[in-house]
Amino acid sequence: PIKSYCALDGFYEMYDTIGSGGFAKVKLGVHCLTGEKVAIKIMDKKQLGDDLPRIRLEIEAMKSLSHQNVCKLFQVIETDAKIFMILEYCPDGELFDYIVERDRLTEDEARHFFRQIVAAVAYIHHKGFAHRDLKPENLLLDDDQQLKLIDFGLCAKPKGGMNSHLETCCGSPAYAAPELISGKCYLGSEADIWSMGVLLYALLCGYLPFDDDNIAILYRKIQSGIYDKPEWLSESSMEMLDQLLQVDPKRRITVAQLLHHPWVTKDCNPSYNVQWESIYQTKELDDECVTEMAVSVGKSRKAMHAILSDWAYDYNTATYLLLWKRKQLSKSVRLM
Ligand SMILES: CN(C)C[C@H]1CC[C@H](N2C(=O)N(C)Cc3cnc4ccc(-c5cc(Cl)c(O)c(Cl)c5)nc4c32)CC1
Repeated sequence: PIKSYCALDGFYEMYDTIGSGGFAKVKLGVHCLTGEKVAIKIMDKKQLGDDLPRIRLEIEAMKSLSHQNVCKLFQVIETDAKIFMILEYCPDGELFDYIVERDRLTEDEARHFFRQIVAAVAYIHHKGFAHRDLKPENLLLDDDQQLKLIDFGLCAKPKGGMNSHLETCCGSPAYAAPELISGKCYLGSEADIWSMGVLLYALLCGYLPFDDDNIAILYRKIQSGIYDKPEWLSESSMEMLDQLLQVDPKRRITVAQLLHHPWVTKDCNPSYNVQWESIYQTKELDDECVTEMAVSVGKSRKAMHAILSDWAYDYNTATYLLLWKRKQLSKSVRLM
């Protein structure tokens, strides 16, 4: 391990940088008590400047999100100069690179990933958040082809709920919905659905449906809603894309309809509903994990249960969540 920051000493071992995004550096880390790998997002408060509120927003959003297709936040450490976010490690990197390496995916493989994207988006919408920056760079792969949605720095939790309008034009232009780039008020949920259409097109084709170096021409192409349909697309794929890439947001398919859309649920047993429900019942704590932690620090189970019920996103929260993750993977629920 390299010399880590004193704020992490004894809690995490720090290894090399695995990526950087804008004003953040992401390093590989190991949680000492469980030996589990984590991703440590490191930000310098001075460098953040007026982006600091965006990070606060990302942290608060991620604290309330626990889903198998959303990157899990385990702990937040703040010093005078730095903010550290301890995050779920995704060894196989960005979906973007996965597509580039293969040129494009088969319909079945695209469906395998798209199903998980629908699950993640349905879940965050259910929790009252719109992501507003859905793209392959913000979908990471863990070691068994499970997608994890990241980067909630642009997400919005509209005051009046998911049916109230947003104004700010944000996200990546090529994935932006027509109503968003024409400066109208828009619904975050509807804009996310459009971005999912652009994402699905990228999975199936390996390039973008609307693209141009000149931003004004790009916007005109998006607002026209006309895109190329290469010959390898099946009828059902083209129909799915058309329902997602509807210029009129009121005619666009909703996430609720997506959950049981035949293209999405193809080859699944009839009872299959896209698993948008979270497998994390973060309400009741897992007894075995609580006990293991209590024993390791010589506290009573009751005392440890009370501590963990605060969800302080401190080292205890991280240890519990990582133990629980090990248990899900039927690995030993033991601390170092
Ligand atoms: C281009 N982006 C805007 C940033 C890029 C930073 C590195 C990251 N990464 C990589 O690039 N690997 C190659 C490995 C890797 C492994 N696990 C990760 C786990 C979490 C995250 C992560 C990063 C950021 Cl900036 C977040 O806000 C959140 Cl919520 C999560 N990044 C990871 C990550 C991928 C994204």
